[in-house]
Amino acid sequence: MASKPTLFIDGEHGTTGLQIVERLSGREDLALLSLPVELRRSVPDREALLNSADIVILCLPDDAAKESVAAIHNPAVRVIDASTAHRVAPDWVYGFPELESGQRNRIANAKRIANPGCYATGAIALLRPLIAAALLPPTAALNILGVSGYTGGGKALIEVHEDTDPEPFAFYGLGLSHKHLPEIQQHSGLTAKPVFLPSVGHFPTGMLVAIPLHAAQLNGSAQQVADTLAQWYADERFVTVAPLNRQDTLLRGAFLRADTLSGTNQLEILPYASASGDELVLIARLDNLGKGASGAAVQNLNLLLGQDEALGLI
Ligand SMILES: NC(=O)C1=CN([C@@H]2O[C@H](COP(=O)(O)OP(=O)(O)OC[C@H]3O[C@@H](n4cnc5c(N)ncnc54)[C@H](OP(=O)(O)O)[C@@H]3O)[C@@H](O)[C@H]2O)C=CC1
Ligand SMILES: CC(=O)N[C@@H](CCC(=O)OP(=O)(O)O)C(=O)O
Repeated sequence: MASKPTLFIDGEHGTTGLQIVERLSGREDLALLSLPVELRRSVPDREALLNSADIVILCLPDDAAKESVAAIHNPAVRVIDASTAHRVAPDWVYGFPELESGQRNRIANAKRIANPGCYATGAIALLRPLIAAALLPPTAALNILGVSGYTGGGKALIEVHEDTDPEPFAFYGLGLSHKHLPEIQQHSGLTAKPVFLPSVGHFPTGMLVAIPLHAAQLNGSAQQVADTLAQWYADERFVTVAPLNRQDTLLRGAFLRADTLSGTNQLEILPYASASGDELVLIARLDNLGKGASGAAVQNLNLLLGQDEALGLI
């Protein structure tokens, strides 16, 4: 019997790493190579596993992810990097299978895959189809709003929210240079840098990414926007598109919760427009740790393994 493919998760004891391990529990088609928590920063132990595993998933801060990639000298090793380090690098494949036709195949055949950022996943899912269909010009000057559960800030922010005295809700990123902007621009096709305002709330997981638009910015109606998005994702199992102005998902007739997809790998697109159609808001809802991180990493892992992309994903 052929031996099982081996996987090493560098950073397996962090927020994203632990969630990937959890998603893989019960899987019998691959063998997990693991280091005890006290050796999580041991360079020689990690280097040995980085070069002996068939597939490596990096769940590390950017600098550490770059160091791990540099430490891999076995050319057979395939890497999925969950950090921001390689998301616009020309020799890495962007790990968003729903990006466009052909992307899934590029991921399946790649040696280096950059897992998308959580906010970027929502923003690109909204923008790419509209720019591809010429409904939205690539030169559009856009504003993007995001709200994330606090796990998006990793162990450090989790500690603030679970052990100290957190703020109930806060904007951040007021330097307006969030680390997801380069990948949002590159992979959606925008030539102009958007203004992106992220925020974090006192809830563990969940995310909304919202793009308000004036109809004057578009080469088409709100209904055409909704139809284009629905058509683009019609065959996708992890991305769903609601009809224009869906009401039954709004709590008490008004409130769109951020955390309804927690624990899943789903991304939901919800387009809304005013009665006149002059103003729109396009919203993506996802789990920042699901489709925004560990779910996407497992989806990409399954593509590398030639397995059903949905294996082990909720
Ligand atoms: N949380 C999220 O929603 C998302 C996170 N990501 C990305 O995934 C990556 C991991 O993030 P996250 O899981 O949230 O972070 P965490 O801080 O929760 O975990 C990071 C892990 O990496 C370990 N680590 C840190 N530095 C080193 C090093 N130099 N060598 C070895 N191990 C190290 C940490 O160990 P120690 O405990 O010693 O610090 C910890 O176990 C980041 O690049 C992040 O940006 C991507 C998408 C979403
Ligand atoms: C709430 C919070 O702090 N979120 C993180 C983004 C989480 C994420 O997606 O990080 P990666 O870019 O590594 O994928 C932030 O804004 O920096």
